[in-house]
Amino acid sequence: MLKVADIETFYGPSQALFGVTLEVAAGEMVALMGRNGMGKTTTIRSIFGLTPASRGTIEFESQNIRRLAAYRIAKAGLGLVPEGRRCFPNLSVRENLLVTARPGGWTLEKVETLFPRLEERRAQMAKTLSGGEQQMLAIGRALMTNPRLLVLDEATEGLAPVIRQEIWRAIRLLKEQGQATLLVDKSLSEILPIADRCTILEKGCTVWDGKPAALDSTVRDRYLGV
Ligand SMILES: Nc1ncnc2c1ncn2[C@@H]1O[C@H](COP(=O)(O)OP(=O)(O)OP(=O)(O)O)[C@@H](O)[C@H]1O
Repeated sequence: MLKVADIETFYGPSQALFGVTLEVAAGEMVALMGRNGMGKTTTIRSIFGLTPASRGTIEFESQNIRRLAAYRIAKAGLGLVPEGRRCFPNLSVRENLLVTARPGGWTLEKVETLFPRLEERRAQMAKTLSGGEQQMLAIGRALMTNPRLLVLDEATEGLAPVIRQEIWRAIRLLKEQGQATLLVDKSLSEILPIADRCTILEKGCTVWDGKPAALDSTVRDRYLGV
């Protein structure tokens, strides 16, 4: 479904990615891992055309999307939940969900069933939600676009444990429903049991790719330890 091969990305003169390769097949949940600053967010920004890659290929469902504008990439069927959960602060929860809606299996009712808190707070302005509720809203909004591939960047970062559990429960449900997902998260204990595959980045390069079961302590210590 998504094939990223050998991409290189720069912020002005400074190179952040030196050869990132990763794939997500239909129905797969792939974890993009690596220590802080290794290039996970930049990889996601490159896929979505927000910080375009200068070299390499990015194909989505056999279409070359590397040079497409960000809005066309979103239209092609990719949904992003960015780091820092951006919602429209002065729109209600329901308006936030409806404004991105595109036809498909995910409807307002289904999203509100996935996150009952969003239904309870549907008339509330997004800016008055707690951080965790805003994160649920960000995920709900991405689902409302009915993406064939959903990308979550640190969806549980900095949230209270009870909210993190709610979000992981939703992510597990997405997995059961066969939603193709690319996931960045530091919580190995949550991510490893559900990921089909892991891709590890080190200094802007893909250095390891395989099934979670193959991720032994040597690989963990080398690439994921602090
Ligand atoms: N806007 C920017 N301008 C210049 N350099 C940047 C910018 N954003 C990120 N970088 C650099 O690119 C490299 C990769 O950063 P990136 O944010 O992609 O890493 P990450 O793996 O997502 O880290 P984290 O887990 O901390 O979010 C880092 O060296 C970082 O300093």
